[in-house]
Amino acid sequence: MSNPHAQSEVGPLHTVLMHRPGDELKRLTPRNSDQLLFDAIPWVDRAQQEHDAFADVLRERGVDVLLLHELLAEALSDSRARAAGVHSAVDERRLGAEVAETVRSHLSSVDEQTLAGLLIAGMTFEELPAAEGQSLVRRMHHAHEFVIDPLPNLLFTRDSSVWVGERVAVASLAMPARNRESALTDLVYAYHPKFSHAARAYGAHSAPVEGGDVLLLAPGVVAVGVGERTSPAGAESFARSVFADGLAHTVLAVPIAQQRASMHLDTVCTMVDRDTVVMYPAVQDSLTAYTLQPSGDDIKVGGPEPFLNTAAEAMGIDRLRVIDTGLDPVTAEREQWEDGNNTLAVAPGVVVAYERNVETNARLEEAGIEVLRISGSELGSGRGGPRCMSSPILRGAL
Ligand SMILES: NC(=[NH2+])NCCC[C@H](N)C(=O)O
Repeated sequence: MSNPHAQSEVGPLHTVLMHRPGDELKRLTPRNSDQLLFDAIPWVDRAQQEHDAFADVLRERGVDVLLLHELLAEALSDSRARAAGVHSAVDERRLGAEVAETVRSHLSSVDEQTLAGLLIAGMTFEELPAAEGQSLVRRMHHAHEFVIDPLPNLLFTRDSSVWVGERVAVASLAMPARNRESALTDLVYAYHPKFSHAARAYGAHSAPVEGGDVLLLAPGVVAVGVGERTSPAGAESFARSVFADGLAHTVLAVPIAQQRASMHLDTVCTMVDRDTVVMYPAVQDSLTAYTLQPSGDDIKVGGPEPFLNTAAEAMGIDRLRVIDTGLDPVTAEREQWEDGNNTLAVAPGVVVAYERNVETNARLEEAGIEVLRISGSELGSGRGGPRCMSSPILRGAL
């Protein structure tokens, strides 16, 4: 693999990081799905088939698909990675010292593949090796309660890491259910030999920034959604970090509604071509942006002003073309919810999209965009589309 880098959302996609969903999805029940950020209980075999088909569509277009579970298992052969993985999984405050120690020694005794599986799919009390002696913690916890929480949202690899230029930012995820994803992703980038030279941007312990909020509008221009996930403090420190590393000259902080339907900027807007976005029509006229630019050692903040004009100006183009997802507001709302705006570009003007968003896809095609359709009835139950499920590691220049 050549050195990882990404400067846009649409440059030819060469390498992508994805996660094939596995046993962690089998942990979802009607009782825990809200907390684990899923809207339905996925049929796991079908979700895997859909994911395999998605990966195949990318491979047919020449994309090298790296799978997180495999990278994690490989990275865990390094003893430092193993220690970090075990450390991240054991919450001594919740488990108490004895159970925590049992979990640690169990995790330390299994091979890398098994360990990777446990770190991702979690573990219940019933799955803990049988103990000698008495333990109140074991007796009082229900057999199906988690000793290690599962990570069903690892599927959405875009959120936990994002490449900006030649650096990778491991995200600081806002929701408790996703916190530990940062630790696993961090471990892959720190210890997998493929990434031994990967320079970092931002810091996984900083204020929350999630990759779904980060849009590389053009080389040097980055938009960051601020809403349910990325906080104003996250956007500001992200901007300071990319300025300090010379990765961008302008960061646009874009306020989005703090609600589940628009949890990330990429749920309402993604790029489909050099100068074109697909956007949820209900926000088209109201979306604004604060402009952040470096000013000596500090930053200057302008705006807020209408997003589309501000973005075009920062990108140095006359106007940012918008393809909306259907004039009928009800259809638009339905397809926005089903991630119609969440496309993944494999090249300028060529995107992967969920087939179910019929109107949106028709509009994309009318506008000259090639649409590679995938099915996502099960994958979509976690509220994420092709863009959320992929973290581009290497994109060609525009
Ligand atoms: N980039 C995205 N839109 N990601 C979608 C993430 C969905 C996930 N269930 C969550 O709530 O966090």
